[in-house]
Amino acid sequence: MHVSIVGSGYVGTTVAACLAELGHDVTNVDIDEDIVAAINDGESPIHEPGLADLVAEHAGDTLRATTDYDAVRETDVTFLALPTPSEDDGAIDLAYMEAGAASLGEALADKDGDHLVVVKSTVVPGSTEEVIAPAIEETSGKTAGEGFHVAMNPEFLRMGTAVEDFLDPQKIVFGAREAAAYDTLGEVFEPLVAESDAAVVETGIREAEMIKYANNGFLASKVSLINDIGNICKEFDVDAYEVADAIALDDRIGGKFLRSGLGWGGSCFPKDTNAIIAAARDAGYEPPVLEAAVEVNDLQPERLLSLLDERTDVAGERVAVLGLSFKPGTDDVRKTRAVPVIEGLQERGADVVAYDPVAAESFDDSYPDIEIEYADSAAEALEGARAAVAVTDWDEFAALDSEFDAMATPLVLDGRHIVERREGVEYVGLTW
Ligand SMILES: NC(=O)c1ccc[n+]([C@@H]2O[C@H](COP(=O)([O-])OP(=O)(O)OC[C@H]3O[C@@H](n4cnc5c(N)ncnc54)[C@H](O)[C@@H]3O)[C@@H](O)[C@H]2O)c1
Ligand SMILES: O=c1ccn([C@@H]2O[C@H](COP(=O)(O)OP(=O)(O)O[C@H]3O[C@H](CO)[C@@H](O)[C@H](O)[C@H]3O)[C@@H](O)[C@H]2O)c(=O)[nH]1
Repeated sequence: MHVSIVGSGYVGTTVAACLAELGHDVTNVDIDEDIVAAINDGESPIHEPGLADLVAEHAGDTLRATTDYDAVRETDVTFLALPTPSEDDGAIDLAYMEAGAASLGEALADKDGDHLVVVKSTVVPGSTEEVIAPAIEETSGKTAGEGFHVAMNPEFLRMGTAVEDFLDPQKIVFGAREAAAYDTLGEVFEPLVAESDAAVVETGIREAEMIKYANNGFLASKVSLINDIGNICKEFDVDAYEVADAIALDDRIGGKFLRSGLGWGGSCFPKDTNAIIAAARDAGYEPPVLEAAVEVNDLQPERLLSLLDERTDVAGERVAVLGLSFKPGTDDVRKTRAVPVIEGLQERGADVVAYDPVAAESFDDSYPDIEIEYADSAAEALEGARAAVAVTDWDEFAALDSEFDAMATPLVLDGRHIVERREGVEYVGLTW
């Protein structure tokens, strides 16, 4: 099939390269000329394991990119993979979706025959039919359900394992109104369904939109619940990880997403929980559990720092921060817990020196107002430090050993259950 994908960021590039791998002919449309040039040169504009190889293999053949929306006319189906950021109050900002939909509508005005527009971005219930479809109608002069059709297909891939997650999903959700839309989506994903154990869920458009928020809201709340329980554990000198291992044996609970600590960051959980809370509020319902999930998450960095306060005063002291990315395996620093931890340390007067295997540059670019020293290795960060705070669970922090000998005082505050305890080091876990 001929598929176009509007937006070529984390999701758009991954989906495009994977659909090309599955045998489709794919065109990426993005307003960023550098991204378009990179793809056409066979290079991935983002760092994701396995993605560079796929782009290199298919670019110039069944994968191409352009800034020209007219290219969508040559395709049967268009996925919208545009950003859906937050407004100041946490509500979803649909401006990118509306702009993309308007440009798409202009291009579709001159298309004969049917076209399916699939919303891939995470949008609150009602957005596809009440905001995006009307924006396409306005510039195309066509009517949704006649000149073009809309559908919703949420994406569940994780950063750092995006290609693997896309090519081996547990479920694929098709939200649509007409049989023809399910059929077209079925055709796009047919090679994937044939090769994987994925369940296909055929549902309505608003249900598909909500399934994405339910998925992320559930997972974020699961982490906040284990953090809440973990905070209680700490008060009673109980190891939350031993407790988690035991409750995980109940398959109604399951063992995943039970790692307590500094909580969740990244480009999705914070944005999506706040967006669905704001949408619910707007509709007249205050969701207490999701609100509490955010509240617990916001508390964790300060709880870690209060454990530090109980042991030492860091004013004027060098403190090592281990890890800057929001999770291991990525240089993404959006909503990373490193920010509140570093700000809290600086409020206490500490001189922060940070080390991350890959994210130092992106942290420095993303947070120009945060002035810290960057070290080239964990050993360099630890040298002469009064305390160390582990923020990201990078594997290499588990291997640290004699590096702690160079600290001024060997005190380690672990926010991720990653540093190994060793003799001679005072070790403090956040929930264990
Ligand atoms: N990143 C993830 O792990 C992930 C996973 C699942 C779902 N999502 C959702 O997918 C959506 C996209 O997220 P992302 O992380 O890929 O975003 P991103 O910021 O990485 O990429 C968005 C791309 O859209 C382009 N763009 C902006 N305006 C445009 C326009 N008018 N026309 C064409 N291109 C335009 C930008 O140049 C950029 O390349 C969001 O709704 C997000 O919540 C993200
Ligand atoms: O037991 C756990 C598991 C995760 N986290 C934290 O939770 C955050 C999110 O982790 P993860 O879900 O692995 O990363 P994302 O790439 O943000 O992926 C989430 O967000 C994406 C965008 O919506 C969805 O597509 C994915 O399904 C969903 O897992 C990170 O800060 C983790 O450190 C914990 O603290 N404890």
